[in-house]
Amino acid sequence: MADKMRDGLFFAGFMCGTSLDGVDGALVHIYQGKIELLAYEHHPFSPRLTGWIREILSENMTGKSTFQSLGDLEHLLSETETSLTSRLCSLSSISPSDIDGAGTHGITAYHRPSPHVPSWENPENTNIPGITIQISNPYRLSRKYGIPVVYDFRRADVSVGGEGAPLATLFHRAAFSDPHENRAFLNLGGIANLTYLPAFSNARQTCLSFDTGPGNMLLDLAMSHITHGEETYDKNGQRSASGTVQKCIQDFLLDDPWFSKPPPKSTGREDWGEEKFATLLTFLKNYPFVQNNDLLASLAETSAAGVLSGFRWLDSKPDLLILGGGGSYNVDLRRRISRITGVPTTTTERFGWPPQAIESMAFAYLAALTLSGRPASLPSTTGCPHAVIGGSIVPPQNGSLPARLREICLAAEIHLPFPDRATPPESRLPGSGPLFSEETGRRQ
Ligand SMILES: Nc1ncnc2c1ncn2[C@@H]1O[C@H](COP(=O)(O)OP(=O)(O)OP(=O)(O)O)[C@@H](O)[C@H]1O
Ligand SMILES: CC(=O)N[C@H]1[C@@H]2OC[C@@H](O2)[C@@H](O)[C@@H]1O[C@H](C)C(=O)O
Repeated sequence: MADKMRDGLFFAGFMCGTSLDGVDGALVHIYQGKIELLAYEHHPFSPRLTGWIREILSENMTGKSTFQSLGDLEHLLSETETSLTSRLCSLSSISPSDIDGAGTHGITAYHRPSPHVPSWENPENTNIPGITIQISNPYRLSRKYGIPVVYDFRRADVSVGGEGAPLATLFHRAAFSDPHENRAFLNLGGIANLTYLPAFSNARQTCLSFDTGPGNMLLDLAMSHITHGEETYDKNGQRSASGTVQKCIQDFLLDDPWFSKPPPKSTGREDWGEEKFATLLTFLKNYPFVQNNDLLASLAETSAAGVLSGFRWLDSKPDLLILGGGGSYNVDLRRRISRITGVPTTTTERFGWPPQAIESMAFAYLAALTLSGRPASLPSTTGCPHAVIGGSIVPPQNGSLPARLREICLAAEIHLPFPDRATPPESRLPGSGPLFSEETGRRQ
């Protein structure tokens, strides 16, 4: 391997998102502020497995006992991540011993970040902080490859009153910001989330991020329902493209107070999953003329309307909307978003990265941030009161822990300089302008 390459860091990242369609794994090289994707692999789940996971997560929400299933799921994820790591290494011709660390997000089993009355008997009716629970087992990965693994990324943020999501914001900023153009990044996963990326020259604007509402989640549930579980998504949006948007569905869904709530905000399966879909189906009994493809068209239009409603919180309308996540392949959804927002769209393929690789790349990057003692969330991203370092660290059991970790942290300090470090790489930042504040996300 070239010495220059070894100067950087090699990190693996894994994500199993709210679509529950499989595990995404990425191996990245971080060098002088630049992120390079060395290998990406998607390990798909069969429709049957996705169905089983959906079932145990919704049983979990209704309080049925599922500890064993959650444990089994944790095992499945760790096995998948371990074999993905070896696959990523062979795809990129990197030796596993060269990997510096990994980040694993796991599966969000429950996400209710707002304070609430606890389940136990509580005569004073006092609120306790919000909850976010990700299922993952970082130990196998750490033991097998002798690397530090970062996991449980969201809990630290929620513990201090943040939303715990979105977290990928700083990665979006590092990867997609431009010196001159105001951009926004839109992740179209099960849930959609938006990151505003002001041009570096717009000193007063904030790198804001929040969830905009459903992305593919309702669409996927509708497809499973329509096809009796045979198909889990509307491939390329072919079916929704031939449907007619029904006002009754739009009114029913867009009436949700979610859409007028200002950021910070995050959402999930709890709000846009099985329960919401069942309520919609009951409501549609009054509208027997609604065809299956009309339902899909209306759900795609709702996701696009959610994005538009998020635009009102941005400092200015972006010049370009960069799409990531599996929904980027949904041509109909993409067309609806461009039309409703009036902003041209592109996908991360323009940057050479598959749209579904972005979140796994982000968790590789966030692991490097955590190991270098740097925050991943800011008041402008999750509403946390101050910048928060997220993630728990599983140290490798190879006896060389302190020295190796220190080495990684030092390297990360040197090689993650943009755009909020003191010496931005010239290729990314023009001149030596003011820097972003890690406390607020604003330029200072
Ligand atoms: N060719 C395609 N056409 C239409 N939709 C697609 C296509 N490929 C993937 N998708 C959609 O993308 C989804 C998966 O996207 P992705 O992996 O980005 O979501 P996720 O990471 O699970 O969710 P989240 O970002 O909310 O955590 C699928 O469930 C499907 O709805
Ligand atoms: C609680 C949770 O898992 N949220 C996910 C989900 O999937 C998309 C959206 O909702 C986003 O807020 C978040 O994931 C991305 C990776 C994030 O934190 O940036």
